[in-house]
Amino acid sequence: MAIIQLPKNIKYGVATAAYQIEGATTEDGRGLSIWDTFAKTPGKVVNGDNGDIACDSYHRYKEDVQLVKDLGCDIYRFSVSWPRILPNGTGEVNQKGLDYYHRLVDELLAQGIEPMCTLYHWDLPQALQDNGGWENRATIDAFVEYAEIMFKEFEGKVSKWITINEPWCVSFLSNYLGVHAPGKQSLQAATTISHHLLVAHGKTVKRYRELGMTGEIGYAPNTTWKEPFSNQQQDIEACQREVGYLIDWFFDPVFLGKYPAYLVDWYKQKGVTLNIEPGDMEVIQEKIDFVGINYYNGNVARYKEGSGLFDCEDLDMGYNRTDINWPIYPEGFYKVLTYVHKRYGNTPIYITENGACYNDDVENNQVKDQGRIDYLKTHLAALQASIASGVPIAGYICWSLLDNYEWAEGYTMRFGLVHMNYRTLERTKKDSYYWYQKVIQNGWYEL
Ligand SMILES: CCOCCOc1ccc(-c2cn(C[C@@H]3NC[C@@H](O)[C@H]3O)nn2)cc1
Repeated sequence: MAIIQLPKNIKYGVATAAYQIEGATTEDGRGLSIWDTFAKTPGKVVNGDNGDIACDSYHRYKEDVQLVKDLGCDIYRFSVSWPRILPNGTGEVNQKGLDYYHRLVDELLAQGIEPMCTLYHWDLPQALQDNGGWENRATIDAFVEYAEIMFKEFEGKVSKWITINEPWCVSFLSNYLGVHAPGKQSLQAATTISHHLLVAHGKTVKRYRELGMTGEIGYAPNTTWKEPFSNQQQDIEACQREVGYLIDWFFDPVFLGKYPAYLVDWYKQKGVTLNIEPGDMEVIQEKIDFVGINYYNGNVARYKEGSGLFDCEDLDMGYNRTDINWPIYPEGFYKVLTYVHKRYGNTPIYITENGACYNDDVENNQVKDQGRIDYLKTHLAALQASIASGVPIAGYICWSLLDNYEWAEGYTMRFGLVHMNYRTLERTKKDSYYWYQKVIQNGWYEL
């Protein structure tokens, strides 16, 4: 049996997001978000589930912080609900919204846990969506206005900021594939939004520097890996397009100052125009202190004309799958991390999301989620291998602390280290919670 020894200096954490755990969607002045609207649109979310109650963490945050503390985490990654702070997206600030996040952050600090705050985790104020949302360049400055309020309010308390979580999900998953809010299906809209998100990210980083803030700031793209089925050039190029869809498109502008030409051309062939305004590419390239990487799955793939957006099809290699039917592919995690390191250099990397969906239930006050433990074992081993090959990993943050609202899957899909009984709101630590607790404590585990 192999022993996986992780470096003593990496930080460990767990992650959540506002709309997925808070509930209290109409409490203390919170405005509507696009997910409140999307969730209540028939047919968009499994069982018509919404975030009105979720895990009720708005009221139970102390209990949840205690769960983070008991795990032994260094970091707790959470997100702020923009419509709690600015119910109309801009303008008048909702003090009760700020007060909630002060209560949460103060509790974390009192427990010796470092807050990592995500400013945008998909809950755009509906008022901004009514004016075109991220398709409208005005939303860029609305985001910077919101971010500046948070920076000034929490300077000295929060020292790790993430501008935008998973810009691919916000742009392409939500506006081309239509799977997430607002559910548009336009490649032009999605590409325009992807650019506006990167400009918003860069302008926010620039503002953070101008304000003389003392912490660190980055963003958290989601990633995947497609391993070519053969050495044929068409398979290699098809897989590169799929990897570049999530990685190159969102990393090249930040780290290299330009979009990947092969994708610009590919989108142009699909009728897409990329409207870049003077100064956009310069501001996107504002230097960041760390990059967050979210990884869940990857696959082996090959060229197939007409298959998807990039003439590329996944192959069923017989890999085990989690309960959300995603293939378990830890090799892809290693490939992503070494690819990012080789292509973009030595910016410190936090794994800001990695985890697995297993829908095990409580039996005799225990949740036997061996599948999740096995997933974490193989992916932390891939992480350790990437560190051994020189990838600058600063921390590992597991998705998620709690079972929660898994977007279009509603409450049917569970990613938590802690089980949620959505009827009673009772939390139950799963076997994986105790396993991760020991890894954090010891720094090693048996594979
Ligand atoms: C019908 C076609 O479908 C194409 C792919 O459709 C999806 C759906 C969902 C995802 C997805 C979900 N997650 C987990 C979240 N990350 C952030 C945090 O909030 C977690 O809840 N990551 N990626 C990707 C792709």
